Amino acid sequence: MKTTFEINPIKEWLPNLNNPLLISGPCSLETEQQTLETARLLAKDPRVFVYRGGIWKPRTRPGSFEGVGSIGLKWLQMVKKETGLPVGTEVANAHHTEEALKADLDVLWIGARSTASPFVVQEIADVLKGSNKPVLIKNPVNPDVQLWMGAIERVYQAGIKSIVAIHRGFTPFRETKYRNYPNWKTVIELRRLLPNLPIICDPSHIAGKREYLFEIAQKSFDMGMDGLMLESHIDPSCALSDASQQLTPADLGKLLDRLVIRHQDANNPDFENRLDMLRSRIDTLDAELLEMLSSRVAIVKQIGQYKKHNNVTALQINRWSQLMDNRVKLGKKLDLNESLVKTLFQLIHEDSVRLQTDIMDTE
Ligand SMILES: O=C(O)C(=O)C[C@]1(C(=O)O)C=C[C@@H](O)C=C1
Repeated sequence: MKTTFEINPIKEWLPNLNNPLLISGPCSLETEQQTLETARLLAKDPRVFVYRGGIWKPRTRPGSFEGVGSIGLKWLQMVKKETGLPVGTEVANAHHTEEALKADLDVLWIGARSTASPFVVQEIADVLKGSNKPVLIKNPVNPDVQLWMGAIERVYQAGIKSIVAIHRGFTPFRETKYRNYPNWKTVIELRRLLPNLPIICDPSHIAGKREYLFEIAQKSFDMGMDGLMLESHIDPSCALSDASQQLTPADLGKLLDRLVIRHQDANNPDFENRLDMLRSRIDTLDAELLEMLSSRVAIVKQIGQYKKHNNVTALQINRWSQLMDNRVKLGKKLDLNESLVKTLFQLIHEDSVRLQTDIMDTE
C-alpha cells in the first residue's frame, strides 16, 4: 500500500497547542471525585493539553480492577465542562467506540494489545467512519512496525486524518529494568515510513516505575518526539491500577520543569554552518568506509575462489572467532560501542560467507 498519508498536524485539532503535546490524567478513573480533583490540578498547568482517563481497562489477568465503564464518560464530560480541557479514553472494541463517540469525547486511543489485533482495529475503525475524531494508536505489544502501520492504515482508511502514534514500549522477553522496553529502532522506522505522522511517547507504560519516567521523557524529546502521555493521579499510592508509575499533578509539574525540549532545527545560521561542515566530513569518511569495504569484499571473493579450487569450506569458525575477539578489543581501544562493532562485523562476515558460498555453488 502507498505510504503517503495526509495526516493532520496536531495543531489542526488542538489549535492552542504551543508546546509539545502533553496528555495527562489517571491510568483509571476510579470515582467522580478522583477524576475531577486530578483534572482541576492538571488544568492549572498550561503545559497539559488533554486529560486522559481509562474506563475500560484491558488487564492481563482476570480479577484486577477492570475500570468503571461507561459511567466514566459522564465524569470525563464533567472535566471538559469545568476545566475546558479536551478529554480522551481508550477504546478496545466497537461498543466502547460507539459509547465514546456518543459521549463526544475529544480524543480516543487504541491500546497496545488492540493494535496487535487487526480484527479489533478494523472493528473500531468501522465505527469511527465519518466521525472525524482524533485517534491515537499505541504500538503493538511486539516491535512489528508493519503491524503498527496496519492499524494506522485501517484507521486512516476509515477517513480519520487526525492520527498520532504512541510509543508505549514493547513486552520484554527477558528481565529489564523497565515494564515495557523502549524500542527506538521501531519508532525511527515508523518515522521514516510516515514522516508526517506525529509520534508521542508514553513513559508511564515504558517505565512502570516513577523513578524512570524522567529519563524516558527526556530521551523522547532527544529523539524528536512530538509529545508525551504521562499518567497522573491525585493520590498515586491509592490508585486501583498502575500505582507505581503515576505521578501527583505537582510531581508531574516538577518533572516537566526539568525536561529540555528539543527542536528539529536551531534557526541559527552559525549552528547550520558548523553542522554543514561536520556533515561534509562525515560524507567523506563514509565514502572512505565504503571504499574500504569494497576492497575487503574483493579480497573475500578472491579467497572464495581459492577455497573453491581447494575444496575448503567458506565458513572458517576459528578464524571468525579470533577476528571478532580482535575487532572487539580494537574497538574498545578506539572507544567504540561494543555492540556497534559486533553488529557491524557480524553483518560483514555474514555477507562474506554468502558471497563465498555463491561463488562455490554457481561458478
Ligand atoms: O578468512 C577467511 O577464510 C575468509 O574467507 C574471510 C572471512 C572474513 O570475512 O573475514 C570470511 C569467512 C570466514 O568464515 C572467515 C573470515
